[in-house]
Amino acid sequence: MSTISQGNQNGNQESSSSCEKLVKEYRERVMSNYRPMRRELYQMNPNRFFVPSFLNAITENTEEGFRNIISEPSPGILTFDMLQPDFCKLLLDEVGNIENWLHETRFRIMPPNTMNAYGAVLDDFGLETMLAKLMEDFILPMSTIFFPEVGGATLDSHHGYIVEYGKDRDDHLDLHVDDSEVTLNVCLGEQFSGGELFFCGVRCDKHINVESEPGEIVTYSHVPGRAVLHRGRHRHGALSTTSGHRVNLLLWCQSSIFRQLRKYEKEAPSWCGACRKEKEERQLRSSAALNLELQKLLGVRPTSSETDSTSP
Ligand SMILES: O=C(O)CCC(=O)C(=O)O
Ligand SMILES: [Fe+2]
Repeated sequence: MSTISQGNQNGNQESSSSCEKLVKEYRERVMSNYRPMRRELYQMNPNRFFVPSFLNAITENTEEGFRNIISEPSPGILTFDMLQPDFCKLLLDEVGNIENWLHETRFRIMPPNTMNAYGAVLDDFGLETMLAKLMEDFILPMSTIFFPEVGGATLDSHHGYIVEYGKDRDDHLDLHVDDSEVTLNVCLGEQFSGGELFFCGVRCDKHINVESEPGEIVTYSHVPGRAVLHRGRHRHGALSTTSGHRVNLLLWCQSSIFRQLRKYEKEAPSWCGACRKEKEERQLRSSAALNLELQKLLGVRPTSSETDSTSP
């Protein structure tokens, strides 16, 4: 496996206050020049944005209710129908409008992250408030239930953007982890083939390059309106979009409390597949050693397999 990197939002790398000021100025410049096309998008409107099955599960707000609408092709990869076709169309129109504006004014914008060249940061275009509501009212209830061990119950900031793949756009996305605790990835359309997401297991910083176990490798084919929710540390990438044009909405959801606590945490994280495997192996070795010790005390001759299992 080649070296895996973390995707970051541009201008957010341990940002100094002068860098923060520049980012703020940049956003103000975009927003004072850009004229939104689909103003309906800029205010949260649940009945217009989301499909009824998703809204019902949010209202019920129980694990069972969410499980009724979710498929989980591999542990921690949750997929479910989320966006109305009408909402996808509105957002695609707005993306088209952003592109036309960029073309006409030759305004240069920051790419969506350090990995994708095509797309746009929606927060920079005035959608920050709507996306904050999306996270607080519609992602937080699910991540509180499914991802509490990675700060899923304390999400308090986000990075919301669009990515675009196809001819004259990005082709694929290399294996990476996100700068998020929990990531929402929803396909908006349009017509395309390829572009499947692939996942290779959850890893902490120390184990980011540790090989996948066979059961950890899974692919998922995007369907317009359908969401994928996963931990940011779940290693993943996107295969080549072989024809057509694929546009996805991404929301990297972050928890400042979780990030602070991680700095002082001594214990190996339970959510890292490699940490879990190391712990299981340690437990196996110590129980085999104890077994051997007891057998010696009782004068029982150990079998060769029992003596082998204690060797490192
Ligand atoms: O292209 C995709 O669907 C994946 C995008 C992604 O993983 C990301 O932006 O972090
Ligand atoms: Fe990603």
